[in-house]
Amino acid sequence: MSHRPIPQGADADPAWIAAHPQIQRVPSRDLTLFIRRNFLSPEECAGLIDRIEASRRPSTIADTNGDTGFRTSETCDLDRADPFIAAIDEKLAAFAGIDPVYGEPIQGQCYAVGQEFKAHTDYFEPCGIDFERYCAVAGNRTWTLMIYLNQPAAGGATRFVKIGKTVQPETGKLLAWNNRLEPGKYNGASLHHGMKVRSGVKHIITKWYRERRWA
Ligand SMILES: O=C(O)CCC(=O)C(=O)O
Ligand SMILES: [Fe+2]
Repeated sequence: MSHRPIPQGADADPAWIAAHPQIQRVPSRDLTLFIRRNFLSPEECAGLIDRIEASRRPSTIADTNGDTGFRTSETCDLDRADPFIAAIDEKLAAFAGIDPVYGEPIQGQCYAVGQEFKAHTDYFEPCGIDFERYCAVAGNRTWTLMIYLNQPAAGGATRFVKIGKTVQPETGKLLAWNNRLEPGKYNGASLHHGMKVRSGVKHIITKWYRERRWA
């Protein structure tokens, strides 16, 4: 990616990410959010879509609120034992400057027409009923990296509702944001909505890093 030595911390340094070529930082006082177009090639995106199609299942959410329409996409974990997946995982870790041991497995998601993921934060609510179950070992989520693998014919944007920013899906485009303000303090301004696909399908991958080692 560059000649700079890659940091291997538990937390990303926004200055490290900001220095990448072709990086855009969304102007906001409240959220650290970066966009990098063409982070993955169309071939890499196609390889990921094939693997997601091979193993997707209905998505689940933590702290279920009784709204069965809250997250209607389909999900799968992508296995690092697959060298193709391991290479993508290394590329994501190098971008973030985070040691891969802090990362959850890459998750693939697929949305059909009418499917969405309503406004939510990626960190787990420290007072939520599912906090212990999801965070006892590795701690909470720190950074989110998300990549659009294709561009649906209509819909499927990601709206950061608190900062008034909507990002349109584009093949290979990466989003990266910090879910925390500082250790132990989570940023409500990271609230985001994976909006309904209106035509076509939408494929993405998400990569979440944790406060402590994942495995
Ligand atoms: O599909 C999107 O645009 C957002 C996905 C998302 O927020 C998530 O998987 O946590
Ligand atoms: Fe999310």
